[in-house]
Amino acid sequence: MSTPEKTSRVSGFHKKSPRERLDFVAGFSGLDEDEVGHLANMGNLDPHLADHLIENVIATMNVPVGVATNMRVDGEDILVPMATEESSVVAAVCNAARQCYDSGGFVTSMSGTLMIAQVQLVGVSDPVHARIRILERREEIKAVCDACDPVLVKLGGGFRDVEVRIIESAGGPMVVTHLIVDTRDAMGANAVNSMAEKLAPQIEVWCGGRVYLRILSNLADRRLARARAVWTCDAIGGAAVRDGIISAFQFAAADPYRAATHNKGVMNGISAVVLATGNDTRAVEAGAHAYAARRGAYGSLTDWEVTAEGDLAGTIELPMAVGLIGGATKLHPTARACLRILGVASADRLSRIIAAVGLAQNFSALKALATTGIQKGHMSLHAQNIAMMAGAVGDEVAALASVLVGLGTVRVDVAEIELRKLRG
Ligand SMILES: CC(C)(COP(=O)([O-])OP(=O)([O-])OC[C@H]1O[C@@H](n2cnc3c(N)ncnc32)[C@H](O)[C@@H]1OP(=O)([O-])[O-])[C@@H](O)C(=O)NCCC(=O)NCCSC(=O)C[C@@](C)(O)CC(=O)[O-]
Ligand SMILES: NC(=O)C1=CN([C@@H]2O[C@H](COP(=O)(O)OP(=O)(O)OC[C@H]3O[C@@H](n4cnc5c(N)ncnc54)[C@H](OP(=O)(O)O)[C@@H]3O)[C@@H](O)[C@H]2O)C=CC1
Repeated sequence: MSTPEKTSRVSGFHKKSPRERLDFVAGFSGLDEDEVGHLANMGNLDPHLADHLIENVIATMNVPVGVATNMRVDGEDILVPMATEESSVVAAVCNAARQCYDSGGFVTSMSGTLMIAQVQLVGVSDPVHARIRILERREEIKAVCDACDPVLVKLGGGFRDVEVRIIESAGGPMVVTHLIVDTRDAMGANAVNSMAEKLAPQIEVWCGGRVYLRILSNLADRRLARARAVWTCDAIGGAAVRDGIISAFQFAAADPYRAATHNKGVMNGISAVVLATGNDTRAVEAGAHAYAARRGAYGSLTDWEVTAEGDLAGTIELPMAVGLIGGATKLHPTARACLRILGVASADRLSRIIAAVGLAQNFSALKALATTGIQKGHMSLHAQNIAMMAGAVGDEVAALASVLVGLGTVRVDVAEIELRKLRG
C-alpha cells in the first residue's frame, strides 16, 4: 500500500487548539517525542494568550532578555532590558555606556509623536486642482479623523494636519494625502489606518478618481528620536581610537555596503529593546532604513565628530514608532515587566532611551572594529555558543569557551576536539 501524499492544504487549521496543531505538524514533519515535548512547553507565556496574539500557534520562541547596565539617560540611571539571540550585543551597550557615564551619559530628545497615514488616489485628470480641493477641507478632515478615535483625542492626541503630495508614477500622477496624527503613547497603526479608511470615500467624492491604499507610513519622520553623548579621549583610550571611530563613520557615510553593516550594528541595540517591550521590530526597522536613505543614497544613522575639546561626540536620529499601549506591549507579560524595569511612563521616553541604546551599540562596534577587531570581543562571548554546539553542558560551557578563546580559534570542530580532551 502506498503512503498517502503529504499535503499542506489544511482547511480549518486555525480552528484547532495549539496542541492539535502541534500533533498535526509532528506527523507532517516527523518530529520525535522530545521535539514535540519541547515545543509544547510554552514557558512563561500563557498558551491561551499566545494563541490569541498570532495565528496557527503551535509553540513559542524564547529569546533571552539581558539587561544593559551603566546607562544614564537625561541624568537618570536606568536599566535597559534587551531581547536578542546574538552574543555580545548587550555587553557592547554596557561597555559603551560605561565609557560615557562620567561625561554625563546620553542626552535625548524627540521631534514629537506624530504618525502619518497615506491615502492613495489615482485616475484624477486634474491632480493639482484635486490637491487644493483636499487641502480646503482641513476642518472636515479633522472632524472625520478625530471622530474615529475619541479616546485618543481625550488623551491629547488626534488629527494635527493634512498634506497632499502629487507623485509621478509609472501609472500616471497619484494624489497622495498624508494625515498627520498625534498618537500619544500608542504606536498608532490602528488609529491612523482607521482614519485613512474612514476618510477615503470623502476624498473620492471631492476629487473623483479612485482610492486604493489607505495605510500608515513606516517612514515616521514626524516621530524622530534623537540621542547624543560625548566620550572623552581619556575614557576611550586616546586620540587614535577617536580618529578610528570617526574614520569608520566616514566610511559608512560614503559607502552603502558599509552603511548597511554599520546600521545593522545600530539596530542590534534598537531592535532588542523594541522586542523586549513588545513593540513592532519590523516597523522600527523599516522606518530606520528608509530614513537612512532619505538623502538619496543609503547612509549612516549615526554621526561622529570631534568636539572643540578634542573629545568624541556621537549623535543618532531616526524614526521611532513605539508605544506603551497596543500591539503586544500591554498584553505580553514579559513586555509589561520590561517596561516596568525601564520605568518609562510615556512612549516619548521609551523612544528616546531606544535611540540612546542604538548610539551606544554603534560606539562599541566602531571602537572594536577600529582597534582590536570585532572578533576578539564578539567571539570570546560567542565562544560559549560554540561550546554548547559542540555538546558542552553545565560547567563545561565556560571552561571550553575559555580554552577556545585561549587558542584564538572559536570553531565547532576545534571545540569538539577540546571537549573530548576536557572530558579526559
Ligand atoms: C565585547 C566587549 C564588550 C568586550 O570588551 P572588553 O573591553 O574586552 O571588556 P572588559 O572586560 O574590559 O569590560 C568592559 C565593560 O564591557 C562590559 N562587558 C564586558 N563583558 C561583558 C559581558 N560578558 N557581559 C556584560 N557586559 C560585559 C561591561 O560593562 C564591562 O565593564 P565592567 O562590568 O567590567 O565594569 C567589546 O569588545 C565590545 O563592545 N565589542 C563590540 C561587540 C558588538 O558590537 N557586538 C555586536 C555583534 S557584531 C555585529 O553584529 C555588528 C557589527 C560589528 O557588524 C556592526 C558594525 O560593523 O558596525
Ligand atoms: N505598517 C505597520 O507598521 C503596521 C503595524 N500594525 C500593528 O499595529 C499595532 C500597534 O497599533 P496601535 O494603534 O498602536 O495599537 P492599538 O490600536 O491596540 O492601541 C491604540 C489605541 O489605544 C487607545 N489608547 C489608550 N490609551 C492611550 C494612550 N495613552 N495613548 C494613545 N492611545 C491610547 C487609543 O484609542 P482607542 O481606545 O479608541 O482604540 C488608541 O487608538 C502593532 O501590533 C503593529 O504591529 C498594524 C498595521 C500596520
